[in-house]
Amino acid sequence: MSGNTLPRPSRPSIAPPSGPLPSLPVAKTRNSTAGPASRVPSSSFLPSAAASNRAVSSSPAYRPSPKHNTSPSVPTLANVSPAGSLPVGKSLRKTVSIGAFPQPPRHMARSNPASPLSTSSTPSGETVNQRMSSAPKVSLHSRDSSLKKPRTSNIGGARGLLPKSPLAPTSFLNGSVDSVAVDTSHLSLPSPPQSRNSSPQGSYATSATTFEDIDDESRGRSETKNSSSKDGKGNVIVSVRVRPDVGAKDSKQEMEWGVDNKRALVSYRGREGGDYVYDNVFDTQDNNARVYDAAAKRLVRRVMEGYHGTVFAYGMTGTGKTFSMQGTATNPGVIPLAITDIFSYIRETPYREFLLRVSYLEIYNEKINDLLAGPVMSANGQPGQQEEIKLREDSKRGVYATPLKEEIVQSPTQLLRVIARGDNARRVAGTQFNAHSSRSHAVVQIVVESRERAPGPVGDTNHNKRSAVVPGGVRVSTLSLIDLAGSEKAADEKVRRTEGAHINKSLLTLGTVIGRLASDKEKAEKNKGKGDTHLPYRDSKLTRLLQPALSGNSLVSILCTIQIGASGSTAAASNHTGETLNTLKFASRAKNNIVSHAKKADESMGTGGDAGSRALLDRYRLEIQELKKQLEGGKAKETKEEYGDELQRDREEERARELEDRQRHHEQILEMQLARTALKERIEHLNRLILSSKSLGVNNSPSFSSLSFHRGSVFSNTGDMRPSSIRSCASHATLEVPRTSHSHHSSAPHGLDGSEEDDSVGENGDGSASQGAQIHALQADLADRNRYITTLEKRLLQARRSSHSRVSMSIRDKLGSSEDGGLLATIAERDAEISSLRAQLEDKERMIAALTSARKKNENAHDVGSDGSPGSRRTSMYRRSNSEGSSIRASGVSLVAKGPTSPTSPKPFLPPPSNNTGKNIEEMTRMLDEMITGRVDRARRSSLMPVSEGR
Ligand SMILES: Nc1ncnc2c1ncn2[C@@H]1O[C@H](COP(=O)(O)OP(=O)(O)OP(=O)(O)O)[C@@H](O)[C@H]1O
Repeated sequence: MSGNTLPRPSRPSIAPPSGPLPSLPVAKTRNSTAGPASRVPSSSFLPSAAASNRAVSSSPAYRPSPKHNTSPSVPTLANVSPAGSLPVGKSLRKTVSIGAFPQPPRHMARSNPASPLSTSSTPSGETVNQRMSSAPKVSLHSRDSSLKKPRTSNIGGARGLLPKSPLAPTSFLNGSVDSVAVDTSHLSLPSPPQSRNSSPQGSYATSATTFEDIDDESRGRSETKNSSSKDGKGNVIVSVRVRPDVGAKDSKQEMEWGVDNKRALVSYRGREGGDYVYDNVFDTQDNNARVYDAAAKRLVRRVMEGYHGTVFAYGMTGTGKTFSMQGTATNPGVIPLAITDIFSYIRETPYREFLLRVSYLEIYNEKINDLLAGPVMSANGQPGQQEEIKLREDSKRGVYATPLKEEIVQSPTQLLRVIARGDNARRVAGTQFNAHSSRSHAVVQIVVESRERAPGPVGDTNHNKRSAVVPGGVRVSTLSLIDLAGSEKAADEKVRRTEGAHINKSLLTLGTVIGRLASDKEKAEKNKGKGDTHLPYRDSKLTRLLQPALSGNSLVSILCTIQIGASGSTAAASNHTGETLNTLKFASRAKNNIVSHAKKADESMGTGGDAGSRALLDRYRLEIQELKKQLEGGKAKETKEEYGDELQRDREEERARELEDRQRHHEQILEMQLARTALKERIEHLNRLILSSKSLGVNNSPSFSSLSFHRGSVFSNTGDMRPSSIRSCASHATLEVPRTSHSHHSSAPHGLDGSEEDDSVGENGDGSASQGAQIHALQADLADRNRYITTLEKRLLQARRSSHSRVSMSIRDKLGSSEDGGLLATIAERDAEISSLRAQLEDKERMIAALTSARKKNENAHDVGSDGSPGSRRTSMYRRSNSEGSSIRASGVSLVAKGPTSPTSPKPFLPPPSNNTGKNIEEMTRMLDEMITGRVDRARRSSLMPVSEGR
């Protein structure tokens, strides 16, 4: 079995012995197993987190009746919930809620409250002297038989157990100087006549020690030998507790011992005998509550007030160290009673706020283990190695272990549960002397942080205390509760021997350090200013950890446990006696040598002061302030952000609107482009139509048109007037047909002389028919173009309206109202143009009408002149035509006749040569075409203008 896998047998409930006690080794109900051992909480007062269920099932839960006043507010198994609810490894970052603390008895004074454990009762509810209930009957018998003094019992409680006599040793730490002494009995075993009052080494009697502010009266036993209270600085309590040993009642060894708890005296009448006086001596009938009240209660209170305090149990294996520190369900030990007291104190101190954190470590084989860290798993899921914990030292914290898990606790139950969890992890094994022996030194550290808060308004019970914290400093103090492993003789097993060697070595170092403290003091006196004398604190982890306490920074209470008498064999008896004497000597040295100058811890401000930066209350306060700032900042930011959001929303909406507008514009542009394309196509189509029309009779293309025109030119031969080209009705401009000079036909150089035209007309001999055809074609062309113009107008109007309505809407905001005027002006301009176009159209229609009537007249003249020369008819026609032409000109259309200038001359009567006529018509057509195209383009551009501007 390796040293690291010690068996941890279960530890069933240890009820106070009710029958004859067995001889040593005490038949503890704990089982020793070969595997890793753990203390089973069912036996301990401290409930195990992990095994609380087992505890409940294996032993009756401890449910104190209301009359059970030993520890009325101590949580029990019944009210300690399984630790499963507390996630391992997670610290609660909350301050202590005062309301959650157990209520102490009402009669307790705040400054020096009586212990809530001052009375005791059985679980059945009967209030009795707990000493009676826990002490073995045989002891009582022994006591009675030896002392023959009646025991006067103060049913009131443990305080009644304190001596009444002024000489009676009163624990000044308890402060119960007004205690009523009721029990004057003490165990006084006959001693040999030669026994001395002091040991050969001198007196081991200890003196009472005092805290700085303890009144003189409480230094009850300071008159005893080697009083260290003379210097007024001793803050060390040394107590000795005798474990009952039922099996040794009649042994010779027992007869050699005398235990006087009244005088706090242990006397030995054997070899090296003497009287050993301490601050407290607890006999076999004293229960844990009494031990706590006398040895630790006051210290715990002082810790709450700001002192550092250390309580440790020292003694041979199996003498009751764990029993005293942890206790049982029915007999809670120092640790649970201290926890109860801590929370009672907090509840009684409304003008301060507290924060508690707890750590739990063990020193096993000179290695420090964190008992709260839980099992460590390696990457492959196998149990891994805990990070090595080292001891460090700094000026503010002294010596401390790191990294060590600390848990913040808010209630006694929670604190007990944390400690129970640590207990389960502690190394325990069965030994020759103790079936459930602690194989390590266990250190519970409770760090108490406190800070003053402002008193609430008078009568205001609901005053919010949390908001009334005085901006003062935080005080940090530490309570260390240490259960040492017991010194022991060599064990049979190798592992036990190794453990024992480490245990003994560290205890030896402890003894050495304490032994040297006296000489250290003397040397220090002698060598003032010459530097410190060396103390071997570093020789063991235990002494290193205890260094602050041993060197005077802490209040100290040492509980030494002994067992007098031996169970059975003489060897065992002599062994026990030797060990017991060693323990007594250790206790005396500790009492004489340890000097405590413990002072109240300074209140730290922020990171300064005694507590330094480790004060969580400070850190939390700063954190709270920081969070509040952030909250307020967040609120302001939220407001800003809200405003910003609104702006952002507006901007986004605007952007969306713009995007929408753009899309709409884009659509409009597309529409317009489509419209344009459609218009272009239409124009092309119409142009094609026009070309087709030309080819049918207007143009003089060499093919059909020229032929037809030639045919048409026959009318010149018939003297018919040559019609001016009236091509296209889409022209907006004044139709002024320019005089064209023989552009197409070099074969017609005469221009207006019309010789060739005459020829051509003459050739065809069908000038009127040709003219009619031309006019007809022109009319058709004109009608076509009229339709086209109308369509264009409509389209343009439509496009302009839609463009105007859409674009003006979208760009109104952007361009401002001044643009409206521009648009309106543009629209008015377009309207004017359209009107002009209409007017021109009307002119053209009139021109066509004039041409038509001229043709008719011409035809009539031709008919009239059938008996005359056609030329005369032609002439008259021409003249009329000329006059018609004048009228047309007057009406705005400039039709310049290209015919003969002299009506008398035959030539003038001749119609213009057919070539010229075709040319003129063609030119006119082309001009009209150009004009129409130009107009259409202009109109189109102007209608599109606002869109492009809008873009
Ligand atoms: N005052 C006492 N009254 C009744 N029983 C006691 C008392 N002291 C010790 N015992 C019993 O003696 C046995 C040994 O006690 P305990 O385990 O506390 O010894 P220890 O000093 O812690 O030993 P170790 O150093 O080996 O751990 C336990 O069964 C315990 O219940």
